Amino acid sequence: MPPDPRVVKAFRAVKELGIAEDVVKPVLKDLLRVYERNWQPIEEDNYRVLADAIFDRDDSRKVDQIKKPEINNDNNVAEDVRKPEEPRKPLKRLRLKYQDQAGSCNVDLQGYSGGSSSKRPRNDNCVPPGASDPQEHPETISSSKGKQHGSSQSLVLRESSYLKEPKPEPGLDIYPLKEVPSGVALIKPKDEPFTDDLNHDPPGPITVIPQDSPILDGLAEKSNQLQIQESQSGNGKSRGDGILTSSGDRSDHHLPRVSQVSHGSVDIASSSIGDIQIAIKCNYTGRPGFQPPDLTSVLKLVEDKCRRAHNIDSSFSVAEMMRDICNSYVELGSESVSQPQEQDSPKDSVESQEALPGKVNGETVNACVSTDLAILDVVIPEVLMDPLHLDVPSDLVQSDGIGVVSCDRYLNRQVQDDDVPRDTSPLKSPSNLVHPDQNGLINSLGGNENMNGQEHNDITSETTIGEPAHVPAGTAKPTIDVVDITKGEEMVVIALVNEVDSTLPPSFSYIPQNLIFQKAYVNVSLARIGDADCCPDCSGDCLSSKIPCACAQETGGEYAYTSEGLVRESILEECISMNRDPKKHRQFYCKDKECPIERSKSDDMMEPCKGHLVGKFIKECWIKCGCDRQCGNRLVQRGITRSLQVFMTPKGKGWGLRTLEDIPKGAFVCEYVGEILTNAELYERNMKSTLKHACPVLLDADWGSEKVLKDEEALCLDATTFGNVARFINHRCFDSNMVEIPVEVETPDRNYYHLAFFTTRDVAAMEELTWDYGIDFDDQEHPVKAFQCLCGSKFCRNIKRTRRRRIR
Ligand SMILES: C[S@@+](CC[C@H](N)C(=O)[O-])C[C@H]1O[C@@H](n2cnc3c(N)ncnc32)[C@H](O)[C@@H]1O
Repeated sequence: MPPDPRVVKAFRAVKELGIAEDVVKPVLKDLLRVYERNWQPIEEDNYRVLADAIFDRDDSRKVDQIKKPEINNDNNVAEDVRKPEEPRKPLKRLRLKYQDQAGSCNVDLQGYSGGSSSKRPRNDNCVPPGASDPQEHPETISSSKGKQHGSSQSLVLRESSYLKEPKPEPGLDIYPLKEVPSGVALIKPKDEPFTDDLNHDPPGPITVIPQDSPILDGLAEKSNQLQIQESQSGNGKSRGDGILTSSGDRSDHHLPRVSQVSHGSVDIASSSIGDIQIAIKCNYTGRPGFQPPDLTSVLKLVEDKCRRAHNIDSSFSVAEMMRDICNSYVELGSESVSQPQEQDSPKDSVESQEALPGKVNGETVNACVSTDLAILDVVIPEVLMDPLHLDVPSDLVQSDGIGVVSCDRYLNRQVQDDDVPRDTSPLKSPSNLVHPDQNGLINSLGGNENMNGQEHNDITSETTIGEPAHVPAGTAKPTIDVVDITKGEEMVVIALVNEVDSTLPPSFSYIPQNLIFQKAYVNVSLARIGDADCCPDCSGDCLSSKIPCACAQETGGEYAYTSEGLVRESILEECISMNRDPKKHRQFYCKDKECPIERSKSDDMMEPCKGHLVGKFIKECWIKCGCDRQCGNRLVQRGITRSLQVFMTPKGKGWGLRTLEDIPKGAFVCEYVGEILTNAELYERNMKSTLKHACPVLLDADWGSEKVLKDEEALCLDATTFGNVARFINHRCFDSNMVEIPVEVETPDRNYYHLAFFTTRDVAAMEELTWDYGIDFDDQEHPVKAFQCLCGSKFCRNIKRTRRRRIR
């Protein structure tokens, strides 16, 4: 008899995954039995069910192998441990549908081995005469605030440019974002080969993929799943304690899937016996300090965030929500039982359930529903993954997690005063959704806005917007609400709301860590970090050791952070003082014609350098250190943990960032993330574009210590096109509630560092977060035209200037 073509096809499909026929055969047989010879569920999704079942069998085999020594009591135990049965090569899981895109990412590192040297010939043509016209130039913020020196300013006003997307050239160091897996490194160092001598996690805030990295070997397949299952285990006891159990138990609970839906990072599947699996894909790529937290805390955090972000009633609980899913499942399932079943449907019939050992009937399912949510199972990740992110319902969510809040059931619509954000009613029409474009940019419908609040487009008159229930009749304001502008790139969800006008969100690509653009040279290599610069002999949490480790040398032999995760008072005060009274602090003066800031104003009529503050650095432990990921001296590299929100400010400053929780003084809020460019590149970019680059930040905090940097070496950050939430932080003169501190993480070369924002005082929930850009509004030669300051501070430098002018 010729072989059944369906069997042949099934064999062929899984063979591509390297699975041998003899492995497939018994599993396929089992499946056909379970599905009563119905091929459809087996063939669906490119034989996903089949592959899953094979993997599960493989998993349980491995568990058995691991358990073997425990049950073997004879004298050969030691021998058995030493020589375990050669385990079958772990099988790769099939990609989920939504992983295909990432998985197809074609990253070719071959072209990246060449390198540009840190020494590049100076291109004097890059700052042509005429570039000094302050009217046309955006300000450049000096991260070490050289601004307030004398009557001078550190702002560079230049004609701005806006490259929609950096154009890769041969040998360039940047990948278009859409081709790059989230949070994974874009850059290969140019001069030195990557030396992952410790085979640690991918480096932090700037990441590097070595050519032979397993990350490139089927990224999507290696995505890890954190699975939360509704319990129906024999003892009926739930595991509300959030204890993570090993993946070894998993196979007991895995059953062929009957139906499956995917909502972005959430994958829900049901089995033929009424088991529901909810898999939440947590991508924490690029978080070197990541350690799986306990799930009780995760659920609590989610609840807190949902309550705050969406004004959800305090009784909201994730467990309840899960139970609701389960109840609804049973409810719908029960309804369908009373209706005629489709002939070929693989739905659970009571008969088939009873026929299988361990299956439950309708009654048992109900009993299962009434048990508490149990967290049964977490698959320990292989590759670093990102934040736990519960998406909103699929009909209101875009493929990359941007959508409109629609958890009305949980909304507590209360009247609130003007300063407090209102609840976020859903937009009525799906056409009102804010659509991310194919590049992952958050593009508003027909609208576009840059960081400076320019080119805001209004929602068309056809747009119907739900009126928030709490707004008294006649005073309704439009509400625009993007669920998570980070698109799951951060550990926290950061919503964007506009309750002021109909301005749509700006167009930019969210990145959680800096990207290196073209020629900017950042030499990230573990080999460069010597033992003297790190603490290889440490273990656990450096902060708990009596003798401060080498990483604390930078801050005078004292750790920069306290055990509460705050910047030490003395360091904070010094940084605040440097900001507020720079004259009291050490400054570095570039030689004539060598100050990149002055040179970028004009090549001909160059002013003497106005000075650069010599920054106070914090040095964090890193992957070459012996301490663990949760070490207290690794704060900035762990990313944003605070509950934040982007909002439209009511008084003309455009979008701003505020906190949704009380934040104590000295707490890390976020890093200023953007593209790392050389000054020359920024200049070129500005020349080419008609749009304005808002506040590129010059990384000049260490200019004093070494040689003077040329334009082609001096680095800056531009968050206009690629950036994180910090691009929304508005300026406040003098008494801003955040201060920026340079933080060294992965490179000892302080030409590049992380610019981290810490609170200067206790900040209450709902306060806008601000920092002092260092703008000298009083500079008469190059008056800042970027904006008329509306900071409202009694120390506002812009107000003074206006008054003086009026007097004259
Ligand atoms: C880094 S962006 C901040 C986010 C910006 N508000 C937006 O809507 O995208 C800097 C720009 O915000 C505006 N801005 C920031 N601080 C301001 C202030 N104190 N007063 C007026 N405008 C301000 C200016 O247009 C400035 O160029």
